[in-house]
Amino acid sequence: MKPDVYSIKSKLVVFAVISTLLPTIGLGLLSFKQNEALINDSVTRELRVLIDNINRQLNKWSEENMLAIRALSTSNTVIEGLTVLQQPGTDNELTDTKQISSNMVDYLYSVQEKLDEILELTVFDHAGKIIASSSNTPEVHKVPEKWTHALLTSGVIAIPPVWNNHFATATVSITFPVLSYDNQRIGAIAATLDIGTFKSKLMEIKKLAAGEITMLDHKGNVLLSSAPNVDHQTTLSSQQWELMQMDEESVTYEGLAYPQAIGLTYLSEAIPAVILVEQNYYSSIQAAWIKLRDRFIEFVGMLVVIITGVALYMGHSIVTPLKRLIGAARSIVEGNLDIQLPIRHKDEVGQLTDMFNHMTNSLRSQRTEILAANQAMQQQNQLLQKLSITDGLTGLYNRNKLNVILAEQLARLKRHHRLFCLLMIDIDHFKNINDELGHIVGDKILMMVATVLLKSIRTIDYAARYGGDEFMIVLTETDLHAASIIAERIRAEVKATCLTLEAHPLPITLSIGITQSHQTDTTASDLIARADAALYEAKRLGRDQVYCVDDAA
Ligand SMILES: Nc1nc2c(ncn2[C@@H]2O[C@H](COP(=O)(O)OP(=O)(O)OP(=O)(O)O)[C@@H](O)[C@H]2O)c(=O)[nH]1
Repeated sequence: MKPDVYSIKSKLVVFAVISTLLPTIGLGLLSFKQNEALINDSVTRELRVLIDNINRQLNKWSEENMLAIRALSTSNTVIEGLTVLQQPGTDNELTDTKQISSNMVDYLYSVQEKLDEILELTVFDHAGKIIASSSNTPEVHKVPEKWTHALLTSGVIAIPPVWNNHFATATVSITFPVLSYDNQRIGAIAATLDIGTFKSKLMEIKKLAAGEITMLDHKGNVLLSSAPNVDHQTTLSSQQWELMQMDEESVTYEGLAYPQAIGLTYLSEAIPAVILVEQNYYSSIQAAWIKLRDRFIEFVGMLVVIITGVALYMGHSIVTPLKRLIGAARSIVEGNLDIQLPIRHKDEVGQLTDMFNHMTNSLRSQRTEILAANQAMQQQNQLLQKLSITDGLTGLYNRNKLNVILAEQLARLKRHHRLFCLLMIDIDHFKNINDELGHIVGDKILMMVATVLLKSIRTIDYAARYGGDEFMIVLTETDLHAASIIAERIRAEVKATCLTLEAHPLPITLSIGITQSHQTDTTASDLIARADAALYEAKRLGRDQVYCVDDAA
């Protein structure tokens, strides 16, 4: 029974948990789907912030360098040197030419030393011929044939960003025209800039928003990167190269800096390079997912705890009264009907408890009736039993019982050799008493004799009415001598207790025959026959006397 009761509780808990978990998990999955887009958007926004920062810094870096070179292009040393060198006739004055070039080289050196970003400065004449350079092996720059007005002020990128093996860094070359004092183009000045100097800026920007920044040329060669594992020798896979073309749209792919990255590319306007920003997919997208998942698990866990608590409480409120009912039913099975259960709620269990109490009350009253009937029946049975072995008039044992007693005594005699004596007693001339004084007087005499008999024997002896005016006495463990003494005492007692009628005493005498049990006796009849014979002898010898059959030997 017990497990069944507990199973109500567990079934309730299982039902509550399932009915909570299923819709919650369904809704959770739906919200995960919606959050996926939100998380991607959030990462893309962070990447865009990075790009904005880079763009700003790169523009600044570019503008500062442009300004420095433009200032150089308007310096007196450069303008005057180029003007002098291009005047007719000066070609022949070799010493002066060399001196001017030497001065210009010195000037270029001094400027280059002041500016970290500048790796090389070269001055060209209007025909593109190198006049002076800070490098012994200057790069040859392609100067545009016709300078537009915009180029005159902003310069031109003569060599786009590339990895420069000579300087072992990424470089970009910018050329500015040199104008004479009367605004004639007399040459150009080219500066090779070290893009590597921008790395410190990249590292600063990287601190603002998590992610790695890589600058690439148009062929996908790495120029500069904030990532320690990415350098100019890093080559792009075809997939990475394809993704690089997707301007301003974030994609998840096998990254440069991370095994799995979410990245965004941007074509810089300051210098013609591709800026690639990446975030670690696992630490950005996946971390957000894990955070979301942990919150979801926390929420579901809390929900399950609350629901389980409520289900347990509900189960408890059902199971507790049921257990009380089961306990009460068990007590009834064990016979205890003094049970009254309290009705705490008016719900179904309360109704059941009320009916149970009614049922117990009904059983209790039925049991009381049954017990009373049973007791009455027992008394009747005892009475019947007594009647079945008792003589109705005298209250002594009847003939049937006498037979049983004799059979038992014979059995004892056989087993334990316990001798006993049987006395057969008859009232003398009882017929005459009946005839003369009536049966009522006769009955009184029978009762008086019975009283004397009962008084005269021990508790271990038996007195019975054999029939009519005949009585029998069984004296257990008694020999003939003792029996004859007892018989004599009885005879004398009865005679002394004679009835007195109308002041005339009525003498009552008894004749008593005695016999002792023999080892050879097998039935009560054997004994009775001998006692009867002894009684006959007492009668024959004149009545009012005791006669013993002494044939034991
Ligand atoms: N009042 C009364 N008489 C009974 C009862 N049972 C038997 N009797 C009478 O008892 C008498 C027995 O007489 P018997 O034993 O035959 O003869 P008796 O007169 O006693 O003569 P002896 O035995 O030879 O001395 C009969 O008259 C019966 O009717 C009884 O219950 N009440």
